[in-house]
Parts: sequence; structure tokens; C-alpha cells
Amino acid sequence: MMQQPVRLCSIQHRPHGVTHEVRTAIRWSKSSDTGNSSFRLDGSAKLRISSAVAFAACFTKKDRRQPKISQLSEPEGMTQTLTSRLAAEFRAEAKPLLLIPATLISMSLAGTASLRAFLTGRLLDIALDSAKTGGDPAGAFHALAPIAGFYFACALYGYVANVVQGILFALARWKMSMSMRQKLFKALIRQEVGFFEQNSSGALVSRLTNDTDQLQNVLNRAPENLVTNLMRLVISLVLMAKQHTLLTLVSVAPLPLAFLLVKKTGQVVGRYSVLQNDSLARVNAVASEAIANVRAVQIAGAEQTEVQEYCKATNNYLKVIERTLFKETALRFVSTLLNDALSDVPLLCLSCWFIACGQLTMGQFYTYRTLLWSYRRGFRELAELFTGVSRAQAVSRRYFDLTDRQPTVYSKPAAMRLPQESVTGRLSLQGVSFQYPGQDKWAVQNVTFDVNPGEIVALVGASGAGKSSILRLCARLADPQEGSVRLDGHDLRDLDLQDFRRCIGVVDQDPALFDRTVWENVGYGCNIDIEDSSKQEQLAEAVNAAQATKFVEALPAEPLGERGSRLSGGQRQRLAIARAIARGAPVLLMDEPTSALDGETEEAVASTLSRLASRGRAVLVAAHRLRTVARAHRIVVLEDGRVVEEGRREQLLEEPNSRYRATVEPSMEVD
Ligand SMILES: Nc1ncnc2c1ncn2[C@@H]1O[C@H](COP(=O)(O)OP(=O)(O)OP(=O)(O)O)[C@@H](O)[C@H]1O
Repeated sequence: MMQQPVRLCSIQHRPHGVTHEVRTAIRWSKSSDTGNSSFRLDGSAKLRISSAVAFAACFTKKDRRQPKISQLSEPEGMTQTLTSRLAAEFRAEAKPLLLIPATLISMSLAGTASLRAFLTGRLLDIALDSAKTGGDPAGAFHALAPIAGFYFACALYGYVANVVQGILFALARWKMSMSMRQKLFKALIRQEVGFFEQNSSGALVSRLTNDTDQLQNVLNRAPENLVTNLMRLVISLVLMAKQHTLLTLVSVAPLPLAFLLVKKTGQVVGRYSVLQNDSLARVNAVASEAIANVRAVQIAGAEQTEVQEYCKATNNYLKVIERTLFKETALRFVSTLLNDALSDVPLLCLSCWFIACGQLTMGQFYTYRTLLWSYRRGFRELAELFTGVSRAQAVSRRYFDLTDRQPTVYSKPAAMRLPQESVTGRLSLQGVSFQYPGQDKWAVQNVTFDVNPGEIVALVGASGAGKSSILRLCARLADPQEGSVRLDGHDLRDLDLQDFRRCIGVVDQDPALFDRTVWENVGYGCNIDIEDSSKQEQLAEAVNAAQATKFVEALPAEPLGERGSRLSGGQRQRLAIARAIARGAPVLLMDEPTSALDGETEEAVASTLSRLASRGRAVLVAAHRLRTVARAHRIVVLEDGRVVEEGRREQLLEEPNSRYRATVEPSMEVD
């Protein structure tokens, strides 16, 4: 939330840098605003803006050198540098049992490569000497055979060790990747609901997969790459110097300039990695939003619009990739040209001169060339490592952003434990006011009322009056800015969150089911073994109370599809009610639980609610339908987030100036 003004500032401060992308993104987010003149951005709009700012920074001439995107996602409170955070992450996630042997093998491979260079040079010299002197082939064979045998042993070790280290590294990489994903998912799933309303699921999944893969790719091999290639570089340089000092000096002459270019490449790659990942997250966000809303897309005949949107996102992604590729390749090319090609001509001329003068044998020349190749390989791989670490640093900001993020709704360290059995279920709201993040308007204002055990309280009011927001606060999916919500007199913020959630059963406006079997769905979150026959009975009772037995018995024992897509709206609603009942919670919070049911089923469900209340449950229900409201013991009438009336239905109907009588009940659905 804090980032929004920064983003907008970045756009405003660089008016010439605002490209069509930025303007389109701003227009888009403005048009998606629901009647509020302030910039209310949902996750997708934020992402569009962020990508657009990135593009503006990338592609506009005036500001090309300073893309601001990395500043936009700077996490708060991150005191350690990213490099030390990455090192700490490596220590936490690395798999030493796999990585240590793999690194040792890798180092030994670097050593045997130099040894093989020497052996080959020696073999060549013996063979050439023998040819020159016209010596006896049997003698030459005797001299060559042990060296060749040793070479063969080294080569064989090299092949086997290569395979083994490949497997070890791959295993370590996958294990590390999965544990980083698990860590990120753990951090993600405990965030408050509001967080998910601000960030699109596609972008979050993209972070979960793409960012962690990129991070582990670098982290996993960084120490091994560093040690092995430093070793390769130093061994090669020392041996090269021993072979021929002057040639070695010529070989390393371009090193300082090449080093500067590598540093520059690292900076460029780091900067563009963030842009790449933001663009990819945008691609995934577009796809997942379209797929999740495929019905709406098809009904609106908007397939083409979505395809265009997706193509736009992928083309933008491609642009960033192209840009990165060209810049990175250009810098690498210059660096390689300097380090390899330019020093090669003088090296070759000098080597030929020394051979002609008899100062260098063919074998020594071969050994020198092989060592030079090894030295260059070491340098190239260290440069790759540096670029990779720069990329990881840039990407890790977002990773740490999430793993560090503290949800705004959480259990205090000394939170009070509250076993479900000890709770009577008295829910009270005392002077509660609540505003959604980034909104000017209060959704709930100074609301005070109680729901007692054994009582059904109906929340009524026009659409947007604040009914769902109150239920959200009662389920502690958000905390109020003012006042308190209490259970048995305890402020919800002082209670252990898990304990509190065990005390409530919730039915949402849009019932959430999982792609699992019907029984798994009903028992979801109840921590019960659905194979246990006594527990099955408990679930069956809940299903029966929700008037769902008939259709549940007819269902095959198969998963219900994503979000229960193989069920009708009314069936989904009844399963959600059954789940809430099965929890055996003392408080039931229901948001229009019967809106999709026919009159007869609704009547039966409403009588179930009355029965549950008569057994001591406290039921708070947001309702638009008279049948549900008529069964309530008390009605709370809301207008613009405020309680304007409260009382029994008969009382409210008798009141001459009753808002309930004048406007609310006449607008209610009867069937
Ligand atoms: N996630 C959200 N972010 C920002 N504003 C929201 C959010 N959810 C609701 N609002 C706003 O809060 C106000 C109250 O909404 P709420 O959903 O509580 O109303 P409601 O009475 O339940 O409406 P309905 O009967 O249509 O479900 C509305 O102005 C709405 O636009």
C-alpha cells in the first residue's frame, strides 16, 4: 500500500518518460475505479502500472539509464544487504550432504583438467622427439604407455565424476527449489485476505515458481562455481606463468577492462531481471484472470479481447527479453573479444616466434594453449556467476519482500489460548469502524451490537451497506481501525488466531469448495479423519442439517472440480453450510447463505439455523431474503456502514418511522 504513492510519483516525476504503456495503464486503472476519484488500484492494475513504469524507464530515451523499478519494490525494514541475505538463505536452504561432495568432485575435475593438459603436452613432445631422432618405435611406446595409461585413468575419472556431480547438483537444485517454494507458500498463505485482493493470483503464482527457480539456479551452484573457477583460474595462471612468463603477461593484459565490462553486464542483467519477472508476472496474471473468469469471458464474447490482452502482455515480455538479450550479448561480446580474440593474435605470433627460436616445444605450446583455455573458461564462468548473482540480488528483493512480510492479521506472541469447548459464543462489536486499505470511505462506522448464544441476528441493508464487511471483521479476516470485536468479552486481537477460527463456522456469499471429494469438502478444516466411522456420522449429520443428503448420496466419489464447479450454485451453498455446521463451532457467520436455494430448501435450512441457535449457537447472518430474516431474533439495519435501527422484526414493523419497514423489507426477496 505504501508503494502506490511511490509508483505514482515515479510516473509524475518523469512526465517525458511516460510512454503509451504508462498512460494506458493509468487510464485502465482509472476506468476500473468504482466511483472513487482516488487511485484505487487492484493487484492487476498495480502490476500494469508497475510494468508500465518499468517499460517507460526502459524504453524512453531521457531516462533510459535509470529504470526506477527496483526502487519501487524496495521492501521496508530490510536492514541486511541483499547479498548477505542471499548468503543466509543459501545456508538455510542448501543441502550440504549433496553439495559438499558435488563441490569436491567439481574441484577435482578442475585439477585433473590441468593434469590432462600436461600429460597431453608430454605425450606430444615424446612422440615428436622420437620422430625427429628417428628412434625406435618400441622405445617410444614404452615411454608413452605409462603416460597414456595415466591420461586414460584421468579421463575415465573425469567422465564418471562429471556424471556423479551432475546428479548431485541436480538433486540439490530440485530440493532447494522445492523448499524455497514451500517457504514462500508458507509466507503467502498466512497473509491477510486484503493482501490477496491487492495482488493478483497469477502474479503471486509467478513469484512462487519463477522467482524461486531463478534464485535457486544461482544460489545452488554459486559457492561451487566460485571455488572451482577461482581454483581453475589460479592453477591455470600459475602453470601458464611457469610455462612462459611473457606469454602469460600478454594473456592477462586485457583482464582489467574485461572485468569492468563484466561488472557492467551484471548491473544491466540485474536491472532487467526485475523487469522480466514483472512482465512475466503480468503475463501469468492476465492468463489466470481470464481462465478463472472463462464463463464471463465467453458470455461477454470477449475471447478476442482477452487474447489481445494476453498477446500484449507476452509481447511486452518479449520486448524486455529482447532488450536484455541484446544488451547482455553486446557486453559479453566486447568482453570476450577483449579477453580472448584480441589477445589471441599477438599470442599466436609470439608462440610461433618462440617455437621457431627453440624456446618453446610443441608439447609446451599445446599445454600452454590448453591451460589458457582453462584460464579463460574460469574467467568466463566467474563472469557468469557474477551476472547470476546480480540477477539473484534483483529477484531476491521480491522473494524477501514476501517471506519477510508480516500479515496485518496475526496472533500476538502472548496470544490467549481459547479452547472451543470453553467458549459460550457471545460475539460483540463495540464502536467498530473499518476502512479498506487505500479507501477514503469508511465501510463500517461506529457499529455496536451483540450476538448472544442461542440467538440469530440478521444484518440487513442495501447493497454496499457494509454487511459483508462486518462479517469479515467478525471472522477476523481484517481488524477494525477503531473499536473492537469481542468473543466472550475478549478482543479478537488478543486471542490465538487458530483457536479463534476453531470457534467460528463461516458460509461466504460465494461458497469456496475444493477439487476434492464431497466428504473431504464437508470435513475441510475440521481436523477429523474422514475414514473414521464416528466422524463420518458427524459429517453426515451436518450434511443432513444442510438439506444436502439427497444430492450428496447421488454424487460419485470423485472430486467436485475446481471451486466445486461440478455442482449447482444451491448445492455448493448447502455443502458450505454443512461444512460450517460440521465444525461444531459456537458462532456461525453467514453471508446470504440461502441466496441460491429454492423456497422449500431455504425454509428447511432456515429451520436448521433456528434449531442450531436453540442449542446455544450464536448466529450472525447477512440476509436479503425475508424467510431468513423472519426467523431472526433480532435485526440490525445498516446504512452506509452505520447501524440505523435494531430490534425484533415485529418491533421494527410497528415503528411508524422505521427505515426497515419503509425501505428494507419491501425490497427483500420473498422466494
Ligand atoms: N475488498 C474491498 N476493497 C475495497 N472496498 C471494498 C471491498 N469490499 C467492499 N468494499 C466496499 O465497502 C463497502 C461495503 O461493502 P460490503 O461488501 O460490506 O457491502 P454489503 O452490504 O455486504 O453489500 P452486498 O449486499 O452487495 O453484499 C462498499 O462501498 C464496497 O464498495
